[in-house]
Amino acid sequence: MISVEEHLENILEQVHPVETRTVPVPRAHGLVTTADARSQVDLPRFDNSSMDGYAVRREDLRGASPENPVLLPVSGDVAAGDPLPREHVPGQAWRIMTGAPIPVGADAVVRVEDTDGHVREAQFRVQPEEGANIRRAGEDVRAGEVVLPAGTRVGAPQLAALVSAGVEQVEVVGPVRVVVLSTGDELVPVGEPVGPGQIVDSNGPMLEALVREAGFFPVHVGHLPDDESATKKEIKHHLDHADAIITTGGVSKGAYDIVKKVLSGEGTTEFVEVAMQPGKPQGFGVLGKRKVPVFTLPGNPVSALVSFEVFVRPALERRAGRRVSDSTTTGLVTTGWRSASDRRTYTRVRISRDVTGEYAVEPVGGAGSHLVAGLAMADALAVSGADEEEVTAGSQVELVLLRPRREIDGRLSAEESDAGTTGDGGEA
Ligand SMILES: Nc1nc2c(c(=O)[nH]1)N[C@H]1C(S)=C(S)[C@@H](COP(=O)(O)OP(=O)(O)OC[C@H]3O[C@@H](n4cnc5c(N)ncnc54)[C@H](O)[C@@H]3O)O[C@H]1N2
Ligand code: MOO
Repeated sequence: MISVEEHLENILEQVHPVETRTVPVPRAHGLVTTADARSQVDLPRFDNSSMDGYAVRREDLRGASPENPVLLPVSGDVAAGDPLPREHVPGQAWRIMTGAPIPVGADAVVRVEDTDGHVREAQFRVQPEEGANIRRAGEDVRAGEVVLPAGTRVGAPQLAALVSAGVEQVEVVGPVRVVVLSTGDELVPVGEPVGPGQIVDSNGPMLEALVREAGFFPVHVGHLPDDESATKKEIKHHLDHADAIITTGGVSKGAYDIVKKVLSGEGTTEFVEVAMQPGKPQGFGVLGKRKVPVFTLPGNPVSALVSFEVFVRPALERRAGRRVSDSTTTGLVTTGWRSASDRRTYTRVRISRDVTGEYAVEPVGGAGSHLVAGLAMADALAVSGADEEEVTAGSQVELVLLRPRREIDGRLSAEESDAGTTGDGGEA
């Protein structure tokens, strides 16, 4: 058996980012840039007002105060979107809206709250500072400056910055297109009748969801019978277009473990036993001209999920040009469990809060790697070392979260407030 680290290292050494391409900015969402993007314009594009009010010349309002307001005639209105800047007339004011261009010659904006708000002649109760309530052209970014450095993953704020800066196309690491193939004669696709001895293919939809949630692109989710030539043909076909292939099933010691048979000796493929529970039988290699990473995961649903988290997710992150993160969190064990000696164990746990507000965990859903219904109860996988035979109550464990933290925290807060309500009313 090899360690989890050895297998992961072997995978990551062979996985490289997919080719770069230039795409229209909206299509870059979720992808990592490979070149600095420079602003095409000054941002803001022109001096404009940050408040609804009046554009004035500061010196025209010398001495203005609530006790001694100054009256100025209003030249007219300037709205956001007005194409041409107006000319400021000395001794007058323009009524101006947020985002509207500052009239040439005006040097401050007085908020409408500091005036009587009239449209022909307005009373001003303050003398503004020079430049008050004016957003200056280029104060955000100047034309030609880098608005987004190479190596940034494009999320919602970055999209807003790029489109505002007049950037139309960006160079990115391409989308990572993933093919998911379930194998096994016993499997029936979702929605079809399930005969005797058959089961529904749950790994397909599960892995498709994992791939999508992680920001990669499932391009084909299919099923293969236990047939050598069909399996060979299908994998060969996907090597032409996929950026990664994930198979499940057919990799242990069974007489019909076809994946192992078909891929042994292909590319760099190796089948190994990894010192982990679940997920012991693993295969990986890069295949074909395009050196496509192929992950052959064990078929048991929990084994497939754990294998995705431990090996596939970091490899796909590298493929997408992202930094590989091993960010985990910890929890306090409230109910202990036995763990596999000699193998790193990933135990499904449910999270609650201990009195200090930290995460507290207890095992949930059973330990067998076939327990797919119980898997749905788990918030996280608790990781215990190969040298630990028992995880004791009161100890801290490392957690791999299976749901976004906000979702877990939201549930915990709701449970706490429900408990509070029940507690108050309970004895009444
Ligand atoms: N003699 C041995 N037998 C087994 C060993 C071993 O070391 N010696 N290892 C066991 C372990 S651990 C695992 S994990 C499994 C892995 O087996 P395979 O990857 O070959 O997977 P299959 O045999 O095809 O399936 C295992 C199990 O999972 C169910 N399955 C498969 N695919 C799906 C799917 N897409 N959706 C839902 N369920 C699926 C399948 O019906 C089997 O019950 O091998 C052990 N055996
Ligand atoms: O190692 Mo297997 O993946 O336990 O069920």
